[in-house]
Amino acid sequence: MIEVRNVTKKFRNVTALQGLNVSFGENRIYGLLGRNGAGKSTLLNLMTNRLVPTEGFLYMDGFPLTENDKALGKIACMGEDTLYEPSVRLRRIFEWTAIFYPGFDSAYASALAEKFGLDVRKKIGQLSTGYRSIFKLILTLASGAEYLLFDEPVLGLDANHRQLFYAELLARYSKRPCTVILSTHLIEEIANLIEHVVIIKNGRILLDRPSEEIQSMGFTVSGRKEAVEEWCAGKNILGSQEIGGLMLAHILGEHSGVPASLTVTPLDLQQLFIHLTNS
Ligand SMILES: Nc1ncnc2c1ncn2[C@@H]1O[C@H](COP(=O)(O)OP(=O)(O)OP(=O)(O)O)[C@@H](O)[C@H]1O
Repeated sequence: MIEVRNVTKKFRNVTALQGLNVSFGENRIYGLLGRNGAGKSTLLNLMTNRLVPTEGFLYMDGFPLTENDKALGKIACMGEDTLYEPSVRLRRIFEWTAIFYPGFDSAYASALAEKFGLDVRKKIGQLSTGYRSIFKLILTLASGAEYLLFDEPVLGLDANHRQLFYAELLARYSKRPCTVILSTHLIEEIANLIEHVVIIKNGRILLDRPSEEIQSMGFTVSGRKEAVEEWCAGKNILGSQEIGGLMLAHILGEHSGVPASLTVTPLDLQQLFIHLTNS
């Protein structure tokens, strides 16, 4: 388990994280969500020792994470920045990664590269934005690490490659359970994948709950516009959408007494996120 205890991170006059307390348990898929500048990358960089906290501590299994090579070897993080010289060939980076992560699975990395159509003979500087992301997510997936951290994993990926990534991530997770932290703005795409949701707002934890609890925080009703409007009057409505004569309304609270003419579906995570972070 990775524990973040009372962590504050300041950059000169910017406080990126403020007194943060959050834990990431074993063998779960987390969604780390927040608006631009909320502090997600800062948190991931603290967990990988790329940054040091201004105040507070981070622990893995009860031991401090700072300068703890054994613990850091259990975490692989796909960050936003590329750490390599543009002239280095991808297959060479696979070899280097295998030195830092003894569990790195070269055969699996090659198989993933083939599935994504990535030519490992290429130099990193020759890759498009999307293939740069693909390369970094392959390194993370194949690292053999126990904690896989993804910061904007699908940046620049087309819809086909995004779908392939989610499928490969689930395959990796079910074959060899690990802790996955997915930080992304594409909430709808990961909503069915994540088991636990952590939302950061202005450097503080706003929500930290299992996905099934979030679903029970509310619900969505849909049906004829007039019928939805009539039934929703006076209820705590997060938001609504209209298509032709039909309406969809996202509501906080328990669903009881919904007429048979309306359809009830689980609460939409993205709608909840927009509502909670919209001020
Ligand atoms: N190296 C740095 N120097 C100064 N300020 C920084 C630095 N890194 C982050 N910040 C600031 O800290 C805050 C949190 O940034 P962070 O990158 O963690 O947000 P984020 O949630 O990952 O955002 P995004 O979704 O836009 O990537 C922002 O105000 C950002 O400008």
